[in-house]
Amino acid sequence: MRRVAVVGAGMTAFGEHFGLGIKELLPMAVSEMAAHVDKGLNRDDIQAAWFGELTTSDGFPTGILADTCGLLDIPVTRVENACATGNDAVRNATYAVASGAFDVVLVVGADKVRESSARSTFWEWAGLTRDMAWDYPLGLVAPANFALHVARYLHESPATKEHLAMVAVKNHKHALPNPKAQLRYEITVEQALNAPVVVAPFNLYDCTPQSDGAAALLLVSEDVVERYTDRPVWVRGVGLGLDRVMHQHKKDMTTFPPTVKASKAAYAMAGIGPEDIDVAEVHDCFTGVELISYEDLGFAEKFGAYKLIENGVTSIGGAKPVNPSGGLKAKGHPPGATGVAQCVELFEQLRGEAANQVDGARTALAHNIGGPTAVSAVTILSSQRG
Ligand SMILES: CC(=O)SCCNC(=O)CCNC(=O)[C@H](O)C(C)(C)COP(=O)(O)OP(=O)(O)OC[C@H]1O[C@@H](n2cnc3c(N)ncnc32)[C@H](O)[C@@H]1OP(=O)(O)O
Repeated sequence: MRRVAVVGAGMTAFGEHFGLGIKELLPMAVSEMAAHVDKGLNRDDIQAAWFGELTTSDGFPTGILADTCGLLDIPVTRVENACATGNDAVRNATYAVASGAFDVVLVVGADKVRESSARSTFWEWAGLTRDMAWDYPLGLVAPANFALHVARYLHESPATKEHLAMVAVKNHKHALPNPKAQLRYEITVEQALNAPVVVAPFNLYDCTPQSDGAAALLLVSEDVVERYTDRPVWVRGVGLGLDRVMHQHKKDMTTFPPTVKASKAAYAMAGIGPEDIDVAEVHDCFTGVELISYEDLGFAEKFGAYKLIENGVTSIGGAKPVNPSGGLKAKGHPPGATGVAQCVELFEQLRGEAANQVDGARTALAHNIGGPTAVSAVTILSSQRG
């Protein structure tokens, strides 16, 4: 397979874009990406596109992307894989370039959660991302679903609700310098612990907000990379993992097997291990999910995640910073765009251009989980060609 590089990356701000639908957000993200291609991008060079989109009700997604971004003469594929959609779109596009089928492709992710135009966005979203026969009718909306896992995790591990609050404090702090982040203010552990309960053990600051936004990446083959930049970021590994959907069939609530499977596949493809990751964007839809994911990604031993957050290991300045963008918690979470935006952040980190720069970052990992816990996608990026 050929090597694949990211040569351009851009995104809209995440947050509430009242009055703007994906018809407006998509071209904004694609133009922002094109502006970051060092040697310029002729739009006619783009040979195919993958579009990650999950919740929007603005109409036929691939047609809207083709229409609004002038991509009418190329194949455009919609990717929908619950909240793992963004990194799964990156994975599919990577294979298409690595295989030799295309040299220059676009990956776009977008979602419009805050304002629904046509039908019930939330109902559509629920129908696409969970078991609708048992779990959802019994009340397992996303926060309740992850709360079952994290409650069990807190019961079995030394981690406490204070450690959940520390994750929220860290990610809010990280978002401060990020102009694209939705919630740019600091909070304290006390504020997090005393905030209104959403569903035990989650309070308000344990939850990602609902967000609108779009993000875009340009992927090219090693054969043409020099046309676009002299400082590419290489896609070194991609992986996808699945698990059972229904909760009564999950054997162990304190781990997410899809993340273990997806990260193993991505590490194997990259020929590296978790110890080689300098910076990561981890799917912190709820604070405890970030902690469990430290273990599933191999950053911490089983039930040892609390030590990383307690000792500042995953803060900027620590040995393995996680979510320097602010994460889903404070940067925001438009599901289809989230994984693509994680790669936008890591592209900037690996080129030394991030708003909240991790010094000397060379290799990075992006992680999504969804469905609600039945699918994960992982992407490994590096400034080193490998
Ligand atoms: C696999 C996965 O990724 S699953 C994850 C899928 N995503 C989700 O489930 C989203 C979870 N979050 C939510 O549903 C909502 O943010 C909730 C339930 C936590 C809060 O919703 P609401 O109480 O309706 O908040 P609402 O939108 O009315 O906003 C009220 C205020 O709270 C703030 N707010 C809302 N959510 C959050 C949050 N998560 N953290 C901090 N502040 C928040 C808003 O900015 C607003 O502030 P303002 O009054 O200063 O403008």
